[in-house]
Amino acid sequence: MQLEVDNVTLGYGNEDVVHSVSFRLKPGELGCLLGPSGCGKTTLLRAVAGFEPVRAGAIRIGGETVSSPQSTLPPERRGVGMVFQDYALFPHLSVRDNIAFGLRRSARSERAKRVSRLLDLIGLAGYGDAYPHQLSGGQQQRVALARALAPKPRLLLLDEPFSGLDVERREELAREVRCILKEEGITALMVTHDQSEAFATADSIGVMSGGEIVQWDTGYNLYHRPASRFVADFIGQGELIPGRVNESGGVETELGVIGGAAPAQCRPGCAVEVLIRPDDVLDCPTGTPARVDARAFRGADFLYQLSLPSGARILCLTHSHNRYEVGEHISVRPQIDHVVAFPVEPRKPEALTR
Ligand SMILES: Nc1ncnc2c1ncn2[C@@H]1O[C@H](COP(=O)(O)OP(=O)(O)OP(=O)(O)O)[C@@H](O)[C@H]1O
Repeated sequence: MQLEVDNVTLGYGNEDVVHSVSFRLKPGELGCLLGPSGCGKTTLLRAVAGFEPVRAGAIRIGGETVSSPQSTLPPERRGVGMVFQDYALFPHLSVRDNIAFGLRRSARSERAKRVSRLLDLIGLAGYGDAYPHQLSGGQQQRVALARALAPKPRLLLLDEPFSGLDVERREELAREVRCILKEEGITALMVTHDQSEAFATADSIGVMSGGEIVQWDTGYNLYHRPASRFVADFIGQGELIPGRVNESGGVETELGVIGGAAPAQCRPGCAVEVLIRPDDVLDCPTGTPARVDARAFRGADFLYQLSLPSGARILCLTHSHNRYEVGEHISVRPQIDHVVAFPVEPRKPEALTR
């Protein structure tokens, strides 16, 4: 079902913590609210669930207004499923009975069919009789997901669903959860502060800061086309280096001319900052000289921190065969498919260009 969050403001006591937020999820779309701690993600999710009233705007599920300043439909009447960080499975019930919990009103044969389908879907077909304590954290979280999906909710809400798990398992489970939700054709909204989880799970991601959604976009666009310095900094790694717009609309930087990069509002001569991602920089025999300040081995590749002759810093991701020592001087050149630049003057607006 479609979810519409329309100009919603809410908060606690005298303070608003979510300000005029709007977004929409189409039926079957997986959305994610991503942002630093305290930016209001959970508060907004709780409003969609029906635990917090809104002060302005409206929330609609499948076209039905479930929250407005005049009324708040209680959580149990919204047809919304929820999955939380701490699984909250019933320890005294088997996996099968945990999943069947929300199906008490269905006929027995229907219930057995649905539970069996969900056990298959979460890859735990042989585990119906097991108890939660006999399962790993990832398996328990999959059972919690199946339990929430069992009554076919109109919308599924997930609050930091992977944060209780090992880092290595999180992204894998995030991908699995995405497949399960797509298979069930369910609309879902997830909250996380971990961008790799958001990228692995969501179709669209809302980056939040200070109670606002500062960009609602695909993970790809957030990385390659950040709309503000905040998003450029928050998503992925990278450094801003100074540049100046030339007569042909390219940007001259210490790394060379970067074509077609100038923000629309910048005239030739205008000072800008260009976002340089680690994968935008190639090490090569000729190019701009750079000193290796630090090196991190990451298995398949090295991440180098480099300084340019001006003192500007950049990151460079290379194949792990390209091993340089700290203090060594190398040469680099840019290879940028998606150029992101921000005008230095005037300070506002923070919009970007490509
Ligand atoms: N029950 C509450 N009463 C008063 N203030 C609250 C309450 N819950 C949250 N807040 C405040 O509202 C703001 C947003 O909190 P919220 O939990 O929504 O952020 P978040 O982005 O989910 O953060 P985190 O990732 O740390 O969970 C914070 O300043 C927080 O202190």
